[in-house]
Amino acid sequence: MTDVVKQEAAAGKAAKKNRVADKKLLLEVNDLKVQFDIPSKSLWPWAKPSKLKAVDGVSIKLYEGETLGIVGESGCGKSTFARALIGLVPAVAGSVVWLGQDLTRLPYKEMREKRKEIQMIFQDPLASLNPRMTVGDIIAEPLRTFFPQLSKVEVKEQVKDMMTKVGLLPNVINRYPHEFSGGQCQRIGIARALILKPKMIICDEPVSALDVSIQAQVVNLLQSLQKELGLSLIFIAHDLSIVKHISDRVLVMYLGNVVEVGETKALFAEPKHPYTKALMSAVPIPDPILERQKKIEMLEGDLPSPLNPPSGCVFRTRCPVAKASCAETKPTLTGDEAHAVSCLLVA
Ligand SMILES: Nc1ncnc2c1ncn2[C@@H]1O[C@H](COP(=O)(O)OP(=O)(O)OP(=O)(O)O)[C@@H](O)[C@H]1O
Repeated sequence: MTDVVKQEAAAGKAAKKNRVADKKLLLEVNDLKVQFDIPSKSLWPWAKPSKLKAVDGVSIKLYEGETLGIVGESGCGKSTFARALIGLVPAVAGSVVWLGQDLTRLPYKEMREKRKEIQMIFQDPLASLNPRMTVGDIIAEPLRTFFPQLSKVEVKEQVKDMMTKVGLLPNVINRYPHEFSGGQCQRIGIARALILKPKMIICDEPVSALDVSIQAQVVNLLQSLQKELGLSLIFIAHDLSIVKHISDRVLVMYLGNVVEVGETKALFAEPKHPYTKALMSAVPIPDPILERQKKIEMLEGDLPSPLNPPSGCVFRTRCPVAKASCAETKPTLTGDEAHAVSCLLVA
């Protein structure tokens, strides 16, 4: 490498470091663990329940205005992790530090206050809305709960403003959710999530239940609202192309563990973990010739049970390059904020 190239690389690294240092850290999750008690099948009444390790030591950082995508196959713990962040399921270990305060240790009342700053959008838009309430009431409910001092007129004004922001006509305020399409219902869900002016939105597969054309509209809406309101997003999805489009950084989960995390460009250009490589190889390429030439790395077998995860590296039972040593030592995430991987065989 010539001196000029070396200097440019060093300058690039320094600029990246500064960019990270400039940003305000909103959320820092350290070694978060969530377990569910699964009743024993034994007839012995005192048999202890088994522990299902849904999230097994996940750590992330999220900065102001940033979008973190979370991917991984069904059952790897994405939704449980998201729910644990806002206390919808209790964590058995670890911390969720939101603007310097550990949410897992906050009393209920204080946690409830913090919930104003972190909102969630759910997968099934129609099922997540109360069918007996009008659109206006659904969007206004969080406002009435947290700001009971607001007058009816003030609430209605804010609701109408928010409806316009998310692309709903304010004159449908008295209609019911069943009168809307899936995409419109998701807009109602987004309006409800935004009405309290949160700093972060957790989107748990917000577009999976929608038609492809509507998916694009909802993703674009989320992106423009993010820019306008300076929101941070945690975006959970199965569709890697959507995650690639919307995320600044991507975290890959497997059986409750983080296997790789990194800036979207780096992770998609050069996935390091064998599981990420297999996931990426399944993304369709919008070019029929390249798509035909592409080699899909098939993973053998099913996701092991989180009731009895493999020893050492949890991916070793399906890993095409696993060695005997992978059964003995559990890998930890190594690398920096730009790209880190959890694999004993990746330097
Ligand atoms: N309330 C619960 N009680 C018992 N087990 C649960 C509960 N919720 C989730 N699990 C289990 O925890 C594991 C992780 O589930 P989770 O729903 O978080 O996965 P996911 O990655 O979000 O899946 P999907 O993409 O299908 O939504 C699964 O094995 C699931 O069966």
